[in-house]
Amino acid sequence: MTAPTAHTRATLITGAAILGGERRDLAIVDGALVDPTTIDRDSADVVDASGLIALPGLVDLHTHLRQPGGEQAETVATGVRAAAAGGYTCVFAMANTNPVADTRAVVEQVHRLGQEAGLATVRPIGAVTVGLAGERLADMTMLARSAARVTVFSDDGKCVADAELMRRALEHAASLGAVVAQHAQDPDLTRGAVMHEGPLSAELGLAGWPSVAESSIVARDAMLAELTGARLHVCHVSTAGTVEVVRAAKARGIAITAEVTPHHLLLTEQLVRGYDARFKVNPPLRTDADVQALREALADGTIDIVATDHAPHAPEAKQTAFADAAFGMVGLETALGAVQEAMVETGLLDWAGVARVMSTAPAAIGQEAGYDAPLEIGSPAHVVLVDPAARTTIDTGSLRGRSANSPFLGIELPGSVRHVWRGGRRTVADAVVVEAVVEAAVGAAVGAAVGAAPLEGQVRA
Ligand SMILES: NC(=O)N[C@@H](CC(=O)O)C(=O)O
Repeated sequence: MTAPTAHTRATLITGAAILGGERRDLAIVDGALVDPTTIDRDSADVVDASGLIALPGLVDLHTHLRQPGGEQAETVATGVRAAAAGGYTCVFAMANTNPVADTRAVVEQVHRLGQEAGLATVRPIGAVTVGLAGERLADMTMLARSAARVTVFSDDGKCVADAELMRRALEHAASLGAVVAQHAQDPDLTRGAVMHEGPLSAELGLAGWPSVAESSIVARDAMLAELTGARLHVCHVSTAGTVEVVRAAKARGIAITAEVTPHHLLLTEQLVRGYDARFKVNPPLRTDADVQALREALADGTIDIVATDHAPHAPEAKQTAFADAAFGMVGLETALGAVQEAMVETGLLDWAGVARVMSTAPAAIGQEAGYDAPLEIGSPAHVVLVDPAARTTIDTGSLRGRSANSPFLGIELPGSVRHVWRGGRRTVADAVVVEAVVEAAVGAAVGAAVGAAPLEGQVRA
């Protein structure tokens, strides 16, 4: 038995607009939010938050951390640094590592590396199929019961295309109380596809990716979720057609949730005109009409959450012909600014809505405890202070991860993450990541190589 330890020094945050609404103080003692009137101001660390908005710590249900096997692009340590800088206190790490997260050893390694890095909680996602090969189910029970406590299964990057296998995966997940997060892409409809299919793909001479390749899989999976009674989550919805399918499935009472990425809320296929591979992503950037439908769906709850699909790539994977380059964009540091631009400044969501789609709801889908009563007394102190009036031009210095394949380089986004606490521990102070391993030289070199481009395809309010 150890003797009870003394309370840690209290932190008092004064004058923040809580979730953008009323102004009141927040107090942190021993990792939890407490009643600020019980704090002795003279002995507390006081943070003046006037002009700032307090949000709960953000939760990303879809992050590629690349470790093991892709450490030249990102590691768990560099990825959680990017996460902290973006206001995230918890990230779910996708299973498409090398080796794949289909064994206890890999999910427990990723979980342990997250604990060591400390800047954000890392929750490993387990593979649905062995090696993401889409042939036989991974040992989902073992992954769920491991120390990593897997609650989300996904082959993201690959679709579980075989309907029978998807049915069994859903049944299995239901028995474990877990969710299957599907990368909805019919492989037969997208052979060789590198951008959205339409007049522009024809004009540019690039192989097109029809919208129906996504919506048809979501329709099938929704029916399978209804059959099995399982929970289905749809990764990175990118088309107006998929929004209609999700809306209809929800109206039928099917247990379906869906995510949208910040880049699909703000950017269109027009960016591909320059053949710059920074704008190559899976699913591809779509049309203006799709962007509008995605924004409306996020506002009305058809789409439940924003997830980054942070997909770091080393420069050589992107510095090649558009058709040959890797799919993916980094997104952890720019997600909140992109959502402010696409949703808040357009009047579609208020800050309480941002807290719901970027913290409370993703935590609920992934079963991460401690986010269900955001910023309320007694909750764990996961707190983000944002300056909504700031404007930041994104450059490689804005990116704290190892890779710089951001579509926003050279672009100004609103808002700035000023301070972050995770479980009461400061992870960002005055926009600087606390206790970060400094590898700025690596980030700068990568960014300079990737370069910046004007953003004609950005949808404005
Ligand atoms: N979203 C992406 O464009 N890329 C992802 C996986 C994927 O292809 O979905 C990646 O892991 O790089």
